[in-house]
Amino acid sequence: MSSTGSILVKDQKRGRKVHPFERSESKVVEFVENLPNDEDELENQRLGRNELKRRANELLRVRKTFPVHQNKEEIMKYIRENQVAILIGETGSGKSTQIPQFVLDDLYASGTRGAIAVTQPRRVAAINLATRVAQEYGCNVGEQVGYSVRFDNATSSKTRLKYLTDGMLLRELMMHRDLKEYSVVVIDEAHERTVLTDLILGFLKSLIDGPRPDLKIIVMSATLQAEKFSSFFHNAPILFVEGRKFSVDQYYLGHACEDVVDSMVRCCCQINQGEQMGDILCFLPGQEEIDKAVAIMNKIAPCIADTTAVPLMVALPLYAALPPAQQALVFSPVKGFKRKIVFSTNIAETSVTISGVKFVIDSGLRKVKVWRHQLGLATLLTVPISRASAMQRTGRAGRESEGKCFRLYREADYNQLPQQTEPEIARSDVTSPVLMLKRYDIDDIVNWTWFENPGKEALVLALQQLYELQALDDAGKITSRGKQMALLPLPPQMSSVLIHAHEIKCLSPAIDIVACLSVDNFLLNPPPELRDEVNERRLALCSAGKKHGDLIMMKELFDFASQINTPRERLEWCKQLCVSHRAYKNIAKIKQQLTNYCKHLFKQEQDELTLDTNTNITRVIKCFLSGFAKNTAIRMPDRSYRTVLTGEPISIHPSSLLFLNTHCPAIMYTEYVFTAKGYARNVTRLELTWLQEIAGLGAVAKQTITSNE
Ligand SMILES: Nc1ncnc2c1ncn2[C@@H]1O[C@H](COP(=O)(O)OP(=O)(O)OP(=O)(O)O)[C@@H](O)[C@H]1O
Repeated sequence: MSSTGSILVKDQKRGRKVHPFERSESKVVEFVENLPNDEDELENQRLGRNELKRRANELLRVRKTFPVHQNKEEIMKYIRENQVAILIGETGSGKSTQIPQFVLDDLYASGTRGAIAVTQPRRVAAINLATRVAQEYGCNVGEQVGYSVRFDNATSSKTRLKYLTDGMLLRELMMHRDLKEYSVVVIDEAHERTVLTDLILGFLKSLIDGPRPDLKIIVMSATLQAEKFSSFFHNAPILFVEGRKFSVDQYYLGHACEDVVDSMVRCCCQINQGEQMGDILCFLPGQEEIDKAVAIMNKIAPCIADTTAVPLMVALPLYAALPPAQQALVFSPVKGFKRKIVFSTNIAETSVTISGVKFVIDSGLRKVKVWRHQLGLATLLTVPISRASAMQRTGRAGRESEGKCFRLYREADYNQLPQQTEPEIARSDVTSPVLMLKRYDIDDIVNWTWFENPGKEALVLALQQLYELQALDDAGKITSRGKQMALLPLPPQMSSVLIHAHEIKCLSPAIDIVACLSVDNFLLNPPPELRDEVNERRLALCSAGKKHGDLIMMKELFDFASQINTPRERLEWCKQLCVSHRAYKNIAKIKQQLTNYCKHLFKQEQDELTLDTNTNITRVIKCFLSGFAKNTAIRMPDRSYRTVLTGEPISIHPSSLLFLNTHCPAIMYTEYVFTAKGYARNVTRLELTWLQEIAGLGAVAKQTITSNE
């Protein structure tokens, strides 16, 4: 083990340095022995409890060596003495796993009521951290330590330390506005500056300045924005925890990289043949590159492996659109003479520890969604990462031992990278955040306590969109419809679809389609040689989808899959149609959750409308049109499509069932992607008259529609 940099705790504001001190062994053991005593639980799970404790004691030996652990008393003194503490620590210092446990320990010791919320920007991190911390704490996930992410909740009445995505904390804020359940809120990875993290910061400030002067806030961040956080929270003190346990050597390319997937795979092979055992974590920009890399790796790995000298490489993908069960696979060790290669987007960049990873390969790229306010469309772009991101990625190696990071760019390129990633709010659609503020009865949106104001233009367009969705009234106040929208765990457009569906009694099929759209990969892209065959099979099966488009086809496929009795037959059926079986199961779960939300919201059982007549199908499509009126385009005499709002050219994406259909007078799409040109995805055929019925469309758009009739 080597130590890179001294382990010091420094109070920058007061210019004081505090040397670390050792914790005594007995105290540390006492901490674990001090588990809250729940008699019933102990009775029910006595054996399990012993095993949990044994494992926790084992992990304690490792934990004791983390920089933050060695400075526990000093850190806790800061936290006790200040209502808001800004904690800056290097990657791997133990912030995310240890500090919440220290605080929990403190709550028990002082008899303070209330729970601790620890927010994470991503669900993978929230689940991974809760699982690890539960092990360290000596309980099962969902007992004292749990997590809550969209569509998955592992908490109980016993839970006092809850890892949750920032989206979930915001939902809790919408329902229990003072966050009374919590006595401490920890904002982890605040430097990531997601829209939702920024929003939470704003809400927390208004809470401590208003109804919750007792609420404690800890802002944790890995990099340098300490001053900004501090000044936002009335010059809160900053605490620096320096030092990490293991060093990570960095290597650069001597030349610019031409094909990032190819270079990544080559680099994996070199490590596999030349370096000691240890898994590899590779950062690629997006799903497309990852799927490609996994496919190549699966082909070549068995050819390179040699039972005595070269381990077999086992490639695993990790990106947000994967179903949770498949994401979880990357955290399981591979057995035998094998090396795990995880190809990931930046979802593994912060907070996540993949046990066994010794090497990181970084493409230096990421995908970002850039929202074009005027068009109301998002464009997905591949851009270079920031230096802060590069450090985070590097930090994923060297968590359990020394590591190496191979950067697929030149050192000169690294020096050109921006210091920090720009805050997401500067380039995002803020419709959802504005709805939350309105739900919170905030009238003056522009002058709210924004951590970073998204700008007047973005705010006005969001207000306009909400008005068109009837979430706001003429005075800009939230309507009862808007309140319902804010309670559904969906973007406002999707919520609007479900509310409309409830009103015109076609909630059941609408929920199914919304659930299908909530997972990204229900329909897999067939390999080129099978594309025509698979498309024909899908068209033959989905007679309504053939006519009406992708949303209706998804519903048909989902229904077919649901009618198959045995999982084995269903799996085979999914293969034939290039449908993801895992996604299917995920959809079924989301459907159940949405059904429960709707039951609660509308206080009635749902209808069982089936899509067996054209009238019923039209009804469902019109529901979607109520949410996606802006995402429509009409066919021009030359058969191209132009968006109704701005007249921009747009094409039907080749993955759509309507790609070859030239008879659609108009289309609606739920997704827009821009590669060489603008593409509509998840496309539905519309009649022009349906567009004219929409109240929200402006006069210009209506004129365009009329002149095309
Ligand atoms: N799931 C896990 N499996 C194995 N070890 C883990 C796991 N989670 C955490 N650890 C260990 O705990 C250490 C500290 O992790 P923690 O997430 O608390 O660090 P951190 O300071 O928050 O770093 P970062 O900000 O980079 O996530 C890791 O370096 C690793 O040694």
